[in-house]
Amino acid sequence: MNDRTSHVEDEEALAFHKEPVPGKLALSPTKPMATQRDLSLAYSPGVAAPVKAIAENPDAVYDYTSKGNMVAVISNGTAILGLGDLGAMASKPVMEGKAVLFKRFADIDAMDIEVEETDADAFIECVKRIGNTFGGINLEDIKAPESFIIEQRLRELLDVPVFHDDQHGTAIISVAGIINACDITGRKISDLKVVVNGAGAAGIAVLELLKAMGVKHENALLCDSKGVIHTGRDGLNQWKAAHAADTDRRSLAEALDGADCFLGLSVAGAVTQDMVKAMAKDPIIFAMANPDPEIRPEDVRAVRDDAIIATGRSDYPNQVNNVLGFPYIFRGALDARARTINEEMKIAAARALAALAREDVPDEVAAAYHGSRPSFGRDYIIPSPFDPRLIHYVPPYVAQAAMDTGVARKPIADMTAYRASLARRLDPTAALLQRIQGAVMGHGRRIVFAEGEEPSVIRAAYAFQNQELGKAILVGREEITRANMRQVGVPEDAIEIVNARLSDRNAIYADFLYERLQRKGYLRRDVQRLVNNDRNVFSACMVKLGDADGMVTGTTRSYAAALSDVGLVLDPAPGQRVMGMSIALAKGRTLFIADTNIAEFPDSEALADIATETAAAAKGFGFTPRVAFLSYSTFGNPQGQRSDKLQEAVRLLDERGVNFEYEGEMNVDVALDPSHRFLYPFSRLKGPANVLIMPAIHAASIATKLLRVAGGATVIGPMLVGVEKPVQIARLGASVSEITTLAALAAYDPEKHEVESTLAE
Ligand SMILES: NC(=O)C1=CN([C@@H]2O[C@H](COP(=O)(O)OP(=O)(O)OC[C@H]3O[C@@H](n4cnc5c(N)ncnc54)[C@H](OP(=O)(O)O)[C@@H]3O)[C@@H](O)[C@H]2O)C=CC1
Ligand SMILES: CC(=O)C(=O)O
Ligand SMILES: [Mg+2]
Repeated sequence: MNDRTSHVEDEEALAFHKEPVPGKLALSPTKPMATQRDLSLAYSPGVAAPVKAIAENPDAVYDYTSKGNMVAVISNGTAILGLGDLGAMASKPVMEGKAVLFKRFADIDAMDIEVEETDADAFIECVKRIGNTFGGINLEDIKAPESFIIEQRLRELLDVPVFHDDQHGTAIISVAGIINACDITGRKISDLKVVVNGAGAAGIAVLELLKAMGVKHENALLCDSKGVIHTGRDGLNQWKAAHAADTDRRSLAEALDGADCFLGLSVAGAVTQDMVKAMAKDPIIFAMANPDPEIRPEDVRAVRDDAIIATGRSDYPNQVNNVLGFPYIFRGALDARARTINEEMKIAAARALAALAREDVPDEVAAAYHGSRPSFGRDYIIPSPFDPRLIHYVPPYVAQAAMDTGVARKPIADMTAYRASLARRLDPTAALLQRIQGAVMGHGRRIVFAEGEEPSVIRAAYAFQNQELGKAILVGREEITRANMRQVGVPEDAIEIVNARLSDRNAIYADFLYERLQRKGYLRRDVQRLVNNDRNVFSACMVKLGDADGMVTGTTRSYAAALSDVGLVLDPAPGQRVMGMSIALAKGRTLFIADTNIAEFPDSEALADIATETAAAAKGFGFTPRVAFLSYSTFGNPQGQRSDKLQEAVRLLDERGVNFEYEGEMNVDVALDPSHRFLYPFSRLKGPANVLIMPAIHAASIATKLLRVAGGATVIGPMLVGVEKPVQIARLGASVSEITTLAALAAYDPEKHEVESTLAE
């Protein structure tokens, strides 16, 4: 990585943390707080009732407060990643980060607490007094040996699980990876010759768990900043001394000579290529220091093509990082209301992670692997953090181990139901976006950003390219575009810029467009002006004539204007209708809604087409479509002319013999709420609808906006469907992430994706 790239990455990371609001975390209420009555219930006088109930029975706190799903992420900043002791406040971004990961991956509410105290006793005293208010305590980035003392004492003092993530989270993931790496290289853990570099919180915990799994003391060497920890060394603390080896090896280089396995939990650059060369055949090298590893995978690869390599980073295969552990370990512990997180629970988590890596991977995982579908082997020894199965796979093992070892205060009665409830906790927005990204990554689709001079578009194009979603092309005047790139911190040569006027394709596009529009009132000079000056027209020509695979526009012009520009160049796809589809994600549901922006009052023929195209799109996103034609009436009640066209649309689909479930007309609650189904036993929908066909554009627009503004849904789109080439039109003033998502959608090919998913099944 050169300096300039890392500078830009810093800029991007700072902007990410700063905008649109500072930080990564906010709290949101789970009860309505709208009326006087709400206030009376939530606060005084109503709140007195749960107060008294908890005073009488302390366990009732789990019934009446958020304690049971709330974890505190607590640090004093003395070992922030591998950056060292930078103080409590500097650790806040990492602690906020851990807290959002708890939410994102395990739906646990977490709060960061930075304690300005480096003295172990004083720190313990502080956490002791606040600890029981949370369902669990995740200690983070506290340096050894204080971290050992702090965790041990707090485990004794508090009534909730206390878990130092850098110790046990890291140990669990490392051991899961080692189990699989041994399997692949045909080794037994009991014979493994291990070197652990870094004798701090992470290093010592990893070595202890490895020994608990069967690594022999005489086969393990632990090193710190002074080299090998051996029995002749003075001044060792008790935790290091417990692992002192009877050996004459002194340096890390000597320790690694002939070793099978290296686990780095120290600092960047601690390992050299010469050290790696001296390791045994098929060396296992986990360089886990963050943010930069002990040695980079490419440097290992240059000297050892037989190595299995893992790092703590997400931009290389085999990410051995505790993010794979803490969300799921706490999920299982909280759900079983475990008093503690014991060795059995940790080993259960490690075994579950190791087992999951051996199963076929779903689409979301392909995203982390640049679009290619990994399978168990040297570059896939551990599940990707984006594997959506982690949430329902790992916690049941942890909870079961808590129950088996008698530390569960609330045993889980029905594990099958528990597993199903865990699956519903996954954030559907993240899962869907992950799936889309997984499908487009690594295919190198060329997406033209028509408004290439706009700073937000430049940043979106850069993010699109950096995430390897495809190749971005900016349309704009070079000088202005470059100046704006400098202004937003994007390297000037990072993205291709095309100036419509100066492009060597200009004349070809003008010829093509003249041919197309000459009988529609356009003179040659009109067409030339359009190609020179209208970036939507120019970009659409690029797509039409194969110089790009898709386009994004819309941030500076109205939707209708952008659509009409594009319509000068591109036609509807053969046999298709151009329409708008929005995807709303809320409360565990994904809803495809159409037509959200083209047909004002679709007739029954149009409604049947819209249903068919939306069902196909839903399939392309990996869903089994269940289509409901929505109305104010349900199956003719109340009667009215406006429902006729919907009934006719259903009849047309009967006639066409389509291969998806559809039904209507019906109210939206009948479509979505299964409790209404007993009234309509004849309905052909086998479950709640997920494709909602609206009777008219105003209903569609009102419904999606209501969902977004009042219902808290994430709404993606409206996406343009049915154009012969992929075009996406953003809303005026769209954010960088919205534009990036639309660019990914322009690069996404649902039909191809559908085939790929089918093949993978
Ligand atoms: N991938 C993952 O999931 C995780 C990675 N880590 C990484 O592990 C590292 C250590 O974290 P943590 O244990 O919490 O920190 P600690 O402060 O508790 O321990 C750091 C250890 O690193 C040792 N060390 C420093 N420099 C060197 C060196 N050149 N060679 C050998 N050892 C050295 C220190 O030695 P001494 O005792 O002599 O001072 C100390 O033992 C960090 O880089 C962190 O990012 C941590 C947790 C999870
Ligand atoms: C990942 C982590 O917790 C660390 O590097 O400290
Ligand atoms: Mg950490």
